[in-house]
Amino acid sequence: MLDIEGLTRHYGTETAVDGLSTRLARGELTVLIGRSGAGKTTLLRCLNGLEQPDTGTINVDDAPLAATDAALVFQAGALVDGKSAVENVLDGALSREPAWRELIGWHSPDEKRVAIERLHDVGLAGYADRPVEALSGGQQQRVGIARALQQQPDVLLADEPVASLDPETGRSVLAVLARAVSEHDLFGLVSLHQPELADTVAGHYLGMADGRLVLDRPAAEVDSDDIEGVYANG
Ligand SMILES: Nc1ncnc2c1ncn2[C@@H]1O[C@H](COP(=O)(O)OP(=O)(O)OP(=O)(O)O)[C@@H](O)[C@H]1O
Repeated sequence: MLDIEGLTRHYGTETAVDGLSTRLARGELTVLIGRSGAGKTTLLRCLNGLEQPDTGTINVDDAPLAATDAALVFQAGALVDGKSAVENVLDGALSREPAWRELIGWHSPDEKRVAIERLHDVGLAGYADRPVEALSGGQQQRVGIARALQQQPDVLLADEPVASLDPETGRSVLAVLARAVSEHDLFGLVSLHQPELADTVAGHYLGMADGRLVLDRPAAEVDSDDIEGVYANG
């Protein structure tokens, strides 16, 4: 299990995350919802080490989570234009390769093979050499997921990854995320402003209001009133 215990993060007098405790299960996608400013992004950034919590612990199977074990998929892909899909995926391995290799654009054959596999995982087999700016928004998000998987994370995080996509494309990208979490047996946490797009792939829901958890339940036990209740809070 991934255990978050008493997590608190302040910004000046603002308490973005306020004593939050929960557990995530491996292999299932947890959907994080809440109004703007509820603290979702701060929680995700604490999980991948971009923010240090003021207090609290994050443990995987009783050992502290290392920042390098968590990979984040960003809202709008955050890909490097001018590079191909596979080159962007290979960027996910940078932390494991010497900097000189990136400088001269050399990657080990093993890393390349894995990168092609990751593109296959996200339904982009055959797109490896395509420049990312020539891909659709949904395809770019899939490359972002493949790049995160290339980091070989234990925790896959995504911060509003479908915010800029139409609903049908958004659903398909969330399905790719859920499948990756299940197939690689990862902890998966995705923040969303349109929770209905995840109703067929969510395993668990967390709802935040004013930095606190107001919903923490398996998806099978969550109905639309529960979801609306989260947005009524705060
Ligand atoms: N770098 C920062 N400096 C100061 N305050 C911040 C910073 N980041 C977040 N906050 C504040 O912390 C609170 C939680 O913000 P956060 O971005 O985590 O919310 P959110 O639920 O992700 O919102 P949204 O859905 O709009 O992305 C907000 O009140 C926000 O203004």
